[in-house]
Amino acid sequence: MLELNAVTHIYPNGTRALDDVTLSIPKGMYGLLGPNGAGKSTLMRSVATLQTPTSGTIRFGDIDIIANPEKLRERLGYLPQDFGVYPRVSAYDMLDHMAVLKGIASARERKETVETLLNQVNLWAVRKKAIAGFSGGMRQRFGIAQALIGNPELIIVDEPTAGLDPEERNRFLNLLAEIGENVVVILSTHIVDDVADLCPRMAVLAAGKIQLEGAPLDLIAQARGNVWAKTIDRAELDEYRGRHEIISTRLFGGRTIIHILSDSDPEDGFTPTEGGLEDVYFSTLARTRRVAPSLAA
Ligand SMILES: Nc1ncnc2c1ncn2[C@@H]1O[C@H](COP(=O)(O)OP(=O)(O)OP(=O)(O)O)[C@@H](O)[C@H]1O
Repeated sequence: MLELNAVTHIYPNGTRALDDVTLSIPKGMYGLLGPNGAGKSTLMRSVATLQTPTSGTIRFGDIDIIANPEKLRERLGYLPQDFGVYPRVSAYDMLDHMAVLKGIASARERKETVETLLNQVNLWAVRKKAIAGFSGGMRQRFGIAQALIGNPELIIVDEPTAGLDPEERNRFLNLLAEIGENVVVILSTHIVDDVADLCPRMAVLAAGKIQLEGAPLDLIAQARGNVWAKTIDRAELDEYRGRHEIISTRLFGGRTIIHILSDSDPEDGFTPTEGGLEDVYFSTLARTRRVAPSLAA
């Protein structure tokens, strides 16, 4: 269990990127969903001990990770948002090198680790190729392989599917799903479907605060009865925006389907609809925007 208590982070320029974040994250896949600038990377870097929050505590099991960051690092696997360097060395050699850095001194043990991981992420066939020549999806799979070195108990992946084509995204999400239920995996993303497909629990972070927390299915059930849909022409969109708070728009067969949130029948030709996680997410953001218009873009 990872526990954050009243975590606040204020950057030197005064930006309050995290504002009193309290969260308990159990074993299994956990989705942290939020728009750009919400504070997700700040939260991920704080948990990964790359920066120290201005105030608050973070514990992983019995480790106080702010007091003892090195203890957490032994158990952590981290795939940052921008993995950065894509060297001209082969995937095999790079993984071997990273295994050395992670403290696997025995050559035999390293060989076994590297070979297992390259197979697991389906990069065995290209193990001798330079990472610099890999596609985006291959780089992300390499990123997961390096994060899994040393059997971490806490795995953080920050916006891993951004920029991947649908096939690569699928492959990557399947890989994450296989990692297991006995570790804590935090998936930070702005893509609702990533969370809907994978995570039994989730939180929405916006404007530095946790706006919503729970199981996606429960959150969807809570919105039931409040989501209304109507198919309109694109040209009518502005008119509808003036009358209703639209939480999502979707194109279907050249027309536009709009969803709005309302406790009772909005009486404008809308029909009740089964809301999805996207409706839950966008209505949460709409609420946040009303309170902090500049922050929840
Ligand atoms: N080093 C920094 N100095 C000042 N402000 C920062 C710094 N890093 C991030 N911020 C600001 O803190 C807020 C949260 O940023 P953060 O990168 O954590 O958000 P995010 O949810 O990960 O978004 P993105 O997906 O765009 O990275 C933003 O307003 C950002 O501009």
